[in-house]
Order: sequence, then C-alpha cells, then structure tokens
Amino acid sequence: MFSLIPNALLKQLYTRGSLCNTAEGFCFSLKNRLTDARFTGLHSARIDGQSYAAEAFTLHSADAAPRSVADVTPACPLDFPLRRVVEIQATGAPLSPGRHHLEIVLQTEPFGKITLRVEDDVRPVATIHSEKKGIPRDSTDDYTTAALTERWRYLEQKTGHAPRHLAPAAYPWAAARGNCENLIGVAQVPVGVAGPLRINGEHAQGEFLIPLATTEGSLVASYNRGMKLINACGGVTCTVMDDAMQRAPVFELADARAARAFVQWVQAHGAELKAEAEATSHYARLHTIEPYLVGRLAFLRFNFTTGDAAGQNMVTKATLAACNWLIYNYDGIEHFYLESNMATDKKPSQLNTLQTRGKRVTAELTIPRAVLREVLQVEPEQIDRHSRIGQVGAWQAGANNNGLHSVNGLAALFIATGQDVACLAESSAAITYSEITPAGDLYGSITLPSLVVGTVGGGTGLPTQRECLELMGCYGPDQVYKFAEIVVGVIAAGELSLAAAISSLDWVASHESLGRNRHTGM
Ligand SMILES: CC(C)(COP(=O)([O-])OP(=O)([O-])OC[C@H]1O[C@@H](n2cnc3c(N)ncnc32)[C@H](O)[C@@H]1OP(=O)([O-])[O-])[C@@H](O)C(=O)NCCC(=O)NCCSC(=O)C[C@@](C)(O)CC(=O)[O-]
Ligand SMILES: NC(=O)C1=CN([C@@H]2O[C@H](COP(=O)(O)OP(=O)(O)OC[C@H]3O[C@@H](n4cnc5c(N)ncnc54)[C@H](OP(=O)(O)O)[C@@H]3O)[C@@H](O)[C@H]2O)C=CC1
Repeated sequence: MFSLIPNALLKQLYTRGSLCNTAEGFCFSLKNRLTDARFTGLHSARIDGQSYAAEAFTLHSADAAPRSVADVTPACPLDFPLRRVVEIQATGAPLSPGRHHLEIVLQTEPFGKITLRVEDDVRPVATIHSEKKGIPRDSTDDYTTAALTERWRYLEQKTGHAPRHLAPAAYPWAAARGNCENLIGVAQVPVGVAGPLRINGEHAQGEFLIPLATTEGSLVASYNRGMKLINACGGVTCTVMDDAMQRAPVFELADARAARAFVQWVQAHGAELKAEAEATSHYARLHTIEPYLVGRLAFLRFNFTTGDAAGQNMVTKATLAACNWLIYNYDGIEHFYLESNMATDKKPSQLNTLQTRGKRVTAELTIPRAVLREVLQVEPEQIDRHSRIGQVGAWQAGANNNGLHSVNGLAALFIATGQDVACLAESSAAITYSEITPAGDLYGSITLPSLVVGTVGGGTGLPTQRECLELMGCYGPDQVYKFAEIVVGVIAAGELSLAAAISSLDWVASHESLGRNRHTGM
C-alpha cells in the first residue's frame, strides 16, 4: 500500500500554518495523516530555492528526544507512526514576512523517496503559542480521571455549571478511546427490554430479548406488544438479501470523452484495484465498482463487504489505497476527491434504497385474523387499508419510507448496541408491503434496504454497548447477519403495533398514560 503517493496526498503531511520564526531560525511541523511510516534520511531541503544542509534541522516529537536530521539514516531511522507530529526546527536566519516555498525531499519507509512541495505564510511565534488556551487536552493520555477533571474545571469556569451526572461512567474512561475526543463523561440513556421475540432466520433462530435505549415513553411497550403478536404467529421470518458498504470517489478528467475512457480503463483493471484495496484490511472485499458519468466527472461507487464490521472506516481506507494506485497508473486525472456524496453515507438516498448500503434485510409473516383480533384488536382490512393510504401520504411527502416508524426501533437499538447513530439517516429507509391472503389473514413484509450495522468495531466494543449485543448473543465475529435479522424482526414488531394503534385510535391514549414526562426531574 502507498508504494507511490500523489503529491496531492503528500501535501497533507505538512501542517499548514505551522511555519514560524524562532529565536534560532524558523520551524514548521509535519503530521502523519497517511499511514505508519519511518524517516530514513533527508535528500535535500530548499526554502525559496536556497539549500539547507541536514545539520541545520532538528526533529522534535512528543515521544522522543530531539534528533539532528543528519543522524537519521536507514540504520537509525525515526519512527513516524500515523497521527505523530514532528516539529522541524531550522537553525539560520529567520524568514522574511510573507509566503515561502518549501521543497523537502525525504527518504522514507514504506513510501520510498518523497518530495514535499508546499507554500505557507510565516507567522510570528506569539500567535502560535497564544492559541493553546481552549479546552484542556493531555497529549500523553487524554482519558485519565486527571484529564477529565481538568475539563470539568474548565467547564465550570466557563459556564458556571460543574457536571453532576455526566460522571461516573459504568466503565473506565479509557474505554472511550477511539470513540470520543475531549471526553467529559457519558450521556446515560434509559434502556428497556422487550421480548422475547421469536426469529426464524437463516442466522438468528429462536427467542431473543431486545435491549432498547430510548427516552420516548410507550416505545418499549409498543415493541413488546408487537413481539407478543409475532410470537403468537410462530415468529417472524427474516432474511439477509444483500450486503454492500460504499465509498464513492470522483475524478475530474479533461472532458466527457476522457472521463468515459477513464471508466473503461478502470473496468479493465478491476483485479489490480481489488488487490490494492483489499491489502488494507483482513476483512474488506471489493466486489463491484459502479461508474456514473457526468460531463468530465467520473464518479466511482466502490462496493465492499466488510466482515462483521459496519465498515465505513474500513472502506474509506481501502478506497484511498485503490485511488492512490489509479492516480499513479492513469495519465490525465486532473483532480480527485475521495468522496463525492454518492456513497451515500449518513444521508437518505434513493440510490441506497435501490442498490443496498450495509445490509438489505427483510422480515415477513402471515398473521391469522383471529390472532390479530385477539392481540391488537384490529381486523386485517384495517391495517391493510391504512397501509395503502400511507403509501399515498409517503409518496406526497417524498419520504424515504412507506412504513410508520422504523427509525424508532432502529435508534433505540443503535444507541443500545454502539452503532453509529448518524447512519440512521440511511438505515431508517424502509419498504413495507401487505396483502390480505385468500384465507382472509394478513401477510406483511418490511425491507430495510440500507441497514448499517456491525458486531465488531465502531462503538460496539464500549462496555455497555457490548453488553447489550451480548444479551442477544450478537457480539463479535460471525454475528453480523444474525444481528441484522434480529434488527429487522424488531422493526416488524414495532410497525405492527403502531399500525394497530393508529387504526384502533389507542395511539394518543397510550402516550398519555406512558409517554408524558411532566415533572421537572432532579
Ligand atoms: C481529526 C482532525 C481534526 C485532525 O486534524 P489535524 O489538522 O491533524 O489536527 P491538529 O492536531 O493539527 O489540531 C488541529 C485542531 O483540531 C482539533 N483537534 C485535533 N485533535 C484533537 C483531539 N484529539 N481532541 C480534541 N480536539 C482535537 C483541535 O481544535 C486542534 O487545535 P488545538 O486545540 O490543538 O489548537 C482532522 O483530521 C479531521 O477533522 N478529520 C475529519 C474527521 C471527520 O470529520 N469525520 C467525520 C466522519 S466522516 C463521516 O462520518 C461522514 C462522511 C464523510 O462519510 C459522509 C460522506 O460520505 O459524505
Ligand atoms: N471514515 C469514515 O469516513 C467514516 C467513519 N465512520 C465511523 O466508522 C465506524 C465504523 O467503521 P468500521 O470500519 O466498521 O470499524 P473500525 O474502524 O472499528 O474497524 C473494524 C476493525 O475491526 C477489525 N476486525 C476484527 N475482526 C473483524 C471481523 N470479524 N469483521 C470485520 N472487521 C474485523 C478490522 O480489521 P482490519 O484492520 O483487518 O480491517 C478493523 O481493524 C463507525 O463507528 C463510524 O462512526 C462513519 C462514517 C464515515
């Protein structure tokens, strides 16, 4: 990976705005925003065309003693892991005010020889140091009680309110590393349990208790009621139909014909792109690249499977590696962005609904008339009629959903189990279908075409979230299809219960008795 890096990416090593004069000369900083690497030597350094010897530079980083650049050799390299900042101090005359051109040629592993060309304005020392006054951060370990205490103090000074309920958490602060920066505590959301729910899936089979994190009174009760109905029918049949996680870069070519030729070339080199992308992960597998041509723009939608992870980080890294290879091996790309807004991540889209994002998963069941009457006090015709009218309403509204409230159960499950709640934007899309069978019973199905879930990675490893996944036997590897089946089964339960409440008009009454929290709290 990254055997060759285009200059557009290389420039990201340089921290724009870091160039400033010092008592001994000037300094600037590099930050590794690409992948783990090592400096093995300096070929040359020129500032505004003037050459500087390696001896003129000293490297400073938080985790190592200062080193002269002249001492960095292949036998004695300097580690430059991802996110490491290295400040480079130069001894010499200070730089004149204004813009300067830096050209630094470095020897590195695994990039080889790289040439960094950037322009930056020199800043007085004072502006750089005066910026460090904001929210306190501990660069060695920001997840200790001491680091949080500093931020609580800062909050109190700034707002006059000391946090009273954000801490303590049910787990050590360090557990939030990789999930949240500038940590000040945890937002505790009530978690209720519904079920058991009988699922007849290909991966989930049997009865499951469902943790739901919500602040909407009546929600857990409603899902619980829907599950009672489903169980009385012998369970809900759940099926994973498709699996695809995307990143969608865009390339600018000279004109429309050049863009068309580029796409043809990409299609002929699928094997190489697949190899580059998949080298970045043990789990990401590139299965298709969909091209979309507009004028001189070539949009490519990369589709992956991502093991048991939801996969958004994984596909972003894998697609960058493939794009890096493309840029080096295809002449004529004028510009490139890693995301074009066609993924479509965290946004509802018709493309996701048609093509699948995350898991496409369906729940279906037939409810005998007598069971529907007994558990939900409605007739099949009432549910079916309201559903047909709901199609018309949803079509007028331009909704991503012809059902009632898939997002309620999804949000509660996402919060409980550590899914990325912003992905509710696309995950909440739902397509419902119902009919009265020749025997007079109600057949219904609900399909979630873009359900973004994982049982590994993201927030799933946070202790309380992991516990909720474990309650359903869904934490860790080889569980994601099982979890997706359970999720859609839960959503089916909620649709049926609310559909009945709307048809029988007990909807308002249920919220009056369970969902109005009129007292002011603690
Ligand atoms: C991560 C950064 C900020 C680093 O950016 P950087 O430039 O490497 O950071 P830096 O170390 O130079 O620090 C610059 C400033 O960033 C902040 N900062 C920096 N580090 C910390 C930290 N540990 N804790 C708190 N604040 C931090 C802080 O304000 C700091 O200033 P300072 O306080 O040092 O004077 C940058 O690379 C960045 O913003 N990346 C983008 C991350 C992002 O927005 N992710 C969203 C996920 S993508 C997504 O969900 C949606 C998408 C894109 O998929 C939708 C689509 O497809 O369209
Ligand atoms: N970067 C972005 O643009 C965006 C990021 N996000 C964030 O991304 C997070 C999800 O990213 P995601 O990639 O799912 O998670 P992670 O970034 O946590 O990656 C999953 C990690 O688990 C490893 N892994 C171990 N076992 C398995 C297994 N059985 N199946 C799959 N992976 C396994 C993977 O290995 P390996 O290293 O070999 O792949 C990888 O390191 C969300 O929480 C979200 O907040 C959301 C939207 C956009």
